Amino acid sequence: MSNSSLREKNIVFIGFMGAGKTTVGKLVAKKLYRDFIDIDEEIEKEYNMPIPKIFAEIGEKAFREKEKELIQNLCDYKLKIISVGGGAFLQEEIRRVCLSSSIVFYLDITWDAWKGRLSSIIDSRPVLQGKSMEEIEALFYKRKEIYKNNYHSTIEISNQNMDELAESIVQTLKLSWELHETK
Ligand SMILES: Nc1ncnc2c1ncn2[C@@H]1O[C@H](COP(=O)(O)OP(=O)(O)O)[C@@H](O)[C@H]1O
Ligand SMILES: O=C(O)C1=C[C@@H](OP(=O)(O)O)[C@@H](O)[C@H](O)C1
Ligand SMILES: [Mg+2]
Repeated sequence: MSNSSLREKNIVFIGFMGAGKTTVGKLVAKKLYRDFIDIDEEIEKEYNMPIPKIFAEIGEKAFREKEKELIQNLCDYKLKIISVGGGAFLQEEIRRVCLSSSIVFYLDITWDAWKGRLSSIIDSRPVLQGKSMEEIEALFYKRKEIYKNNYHSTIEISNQNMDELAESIVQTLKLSWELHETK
C-alpha cells in the first residue's frame, strides 16, 4: 500500500456504548483538521428525532438498515473521521466495508471502568434499557468478542483523560503513516 493511500484512509472508531467514540472521534478530527461524522447523529438528522424515539417509533430494524446504508456510503470517501454506534459491527457487511476502506480504531474499556458511566448514558441508549446489571455485563463481553477480532489498532481507554487519549491516537496514527512511507 502506498503511503498516500494509508494517510488518506478514513478512521473509524468502534467500541461499546459509552466508551467515548463520539467524544474522542471529534477531538481526533479537530487535531487532524479533518471532517468528523457521527453515524448516530446522521441518523437522528435523517429522522429528525433522537435515537430512543427512533427505536420506539420506527424500530431497531429500520435503524440498523439506515446505519448500514450511511456507513457503506461514507466508506466510499477518504480522509473522514467516523464514529459508528456500538452495535454497527454486529453487521458483517459493515465490518467488511470498514475494515477494507478505513483504519478501524477500537476504543477498549474495562468493565469496571465502564460500569461507572452507565447512569449518565442509559437514557440515550435504548439497548441498555430494561436490562439487569448482569444482562448488561453479558452484553458487554459478548460485544467485546466482536470488537477485539475486527480492528486495525486499539487503545485501552479506561482511566484516561479524553484529550490525552485523542493525542495518543493521533501520535499512533502519525507513527504508522511514517512507518509506511515509501521513499
Ligand atoms: N475518556 C473519558 N473519560 C471520562 N468520560 C468520558 C470519556 N470518554 C467519554 N466520556 C463520557 O462518556 C459519555 C459517553 O461518551 P460518548 O463519546 O458519547 O461515547 P460513545 O460514542 O462511545 O457512546 C459522555 O458523557 C462522555 O462525556
Ligand atoms: O450499541 C448499540 O447497539 C447502540 C449504540 C449507540 O451508539 P454509541 O455506541 O455511540 O452509544 C446507538 O447507535 C444506538 O443506541 C445503539
Ligand atoms: Mg456515540
